[in-house]
Amino acid sequence: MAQVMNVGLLGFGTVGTGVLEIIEQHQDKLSHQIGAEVRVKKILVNDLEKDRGNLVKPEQLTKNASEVLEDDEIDVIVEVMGGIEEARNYMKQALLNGKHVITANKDVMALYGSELLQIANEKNCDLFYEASVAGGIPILRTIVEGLASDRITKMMGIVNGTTNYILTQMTKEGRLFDDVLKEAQALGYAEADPTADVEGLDAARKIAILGTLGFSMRLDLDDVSVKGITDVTSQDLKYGDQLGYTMKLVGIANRTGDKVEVSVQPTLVPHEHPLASVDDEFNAVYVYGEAVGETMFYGPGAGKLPTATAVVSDLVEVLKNKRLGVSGNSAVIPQHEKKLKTDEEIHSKYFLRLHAKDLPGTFAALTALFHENNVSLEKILQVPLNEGKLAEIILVTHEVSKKDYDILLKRLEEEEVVIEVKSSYRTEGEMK
Ligand SMILES: NC(=O)C1=CN([C@@H]2O[C@H](COP(=O)(O)OP(=O)(O)OC[C@H]3O[C@@H](n4cnc5c(N)ncnc54)[C@H](OP(=O)(O)O)[C@@H]3O)[C@@H](O)[C@H]2O)C=CC1
Ligand SMILES: N[C@@H](CC=O)C(=O)O
Ligand code: NA
Repeated sequence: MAQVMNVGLLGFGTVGTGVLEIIEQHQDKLSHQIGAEVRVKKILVNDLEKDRGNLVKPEQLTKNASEVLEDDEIDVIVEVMGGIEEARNYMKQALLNGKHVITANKDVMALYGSELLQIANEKNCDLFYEASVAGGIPILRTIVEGLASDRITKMMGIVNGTTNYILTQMTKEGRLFDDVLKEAQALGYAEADPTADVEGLDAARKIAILGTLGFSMRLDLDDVSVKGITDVTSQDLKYGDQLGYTMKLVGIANRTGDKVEVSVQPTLVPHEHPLASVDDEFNAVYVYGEAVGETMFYGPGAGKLPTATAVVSDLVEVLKNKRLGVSGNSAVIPQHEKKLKTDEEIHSKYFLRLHAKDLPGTFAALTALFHENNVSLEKILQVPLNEGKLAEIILVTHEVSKKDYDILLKRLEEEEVVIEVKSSYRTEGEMK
């Protein structure tokens, strides 16, 4: 009789149902690779009354986590329920019970990844989390294994499907933020509370994970400077486009010498940069390695089956390791001590949109201010507004330190000819 590998699922929503579907539909390939039949034995859910069609038998479902975590026949726990404390505790309990764990939960991995990975190693268990960053793109394995021989110096990622969907639909179809967000929720891309998506926190968690693995340096969520897309307006998208840029929520992790910067912000990317054409729920991670040069990994970053593919591929890895007797080595001990760049060491170009009085001398006052603050200009656009009473000025700076730029912004707000600084975005990815 064929050997059976029992899996316990924590959660049976968008990703959980996808995991079951892939296990069932690809059973033939899975059992060939693993040498055993894979069976989902128990599933933890919130609501036993929910209509789940005929996907599962009622006896597979439970509201009692111990029925999954304490079942001796279950070898692997797949955590796809989301949330932080409860999910973290269940994963911890599973590992302490000697079970391998797979998770799609970047919230937990960004905050408590090192704690859980350490327990996993101590208990000779695997803990894999490929689905937690960029959904279906196998990016974590690529960084840790595929680029193991290289020194990565820069990663730029569109790592949140919901915000990329919103920005794409606003830019290309002129749709409204709130309408597109609702659609992204209905399509299963958004988090249970989409604030984490639109405020950039979800992307920040992912860039912290990417930075930690890519630079072999333990980076925490607090190290990431974060800004989401809630203030992005259609005017910014339009003027950005006129000046040759596409707006994307970009996670940036870059390293100069032994110092790093990790941040997430709406960023204007040149139209010709490969990240500019990553649309809708698709994600992409641009990785620059000193030896390999430029690489980019592209694919669906959210949604049921793409995310579940990453989860089930982790499952194959767990079961292969188990068969080979090499489980429990998934924690990579960071090689480098954390050193973050100061604002003086972070350099970028910026897009700036402001309203100013349309008077003689306005431009002279503005250019003098830029000059005093060591900021030179690359592109300028001026549009008359209110029948010529005020001027909308849109400009792109040359590269400047974050420190000088922030001082300039403050001084612009105090400058008499300036009515209001409307928006300011980093621009990144100039093609050399
Ligand atoms: N959706 C996506 O595209 C992606 C999601 N992820 C991550 O995957 C995880 C799951 O996401 P997703 O499938 O979209 O979430 P859903 O909200 O669709 O599903 C959550 C599931 O977990 C169950 N659940 C939630 N809380 C509890 C609890 N406290 N006790 C018991 N059961 C609980 C729910 O039960 P019930 O069915 O009874 O309500 C539901 O089945 C999250 O960490 C998310 O960040 C990662 C990559 C992409
Ligand atoms: N809410 C997330 C889901 C995947 O991580 C996203 O939109 O990318
Ligand atoms: Na992934």
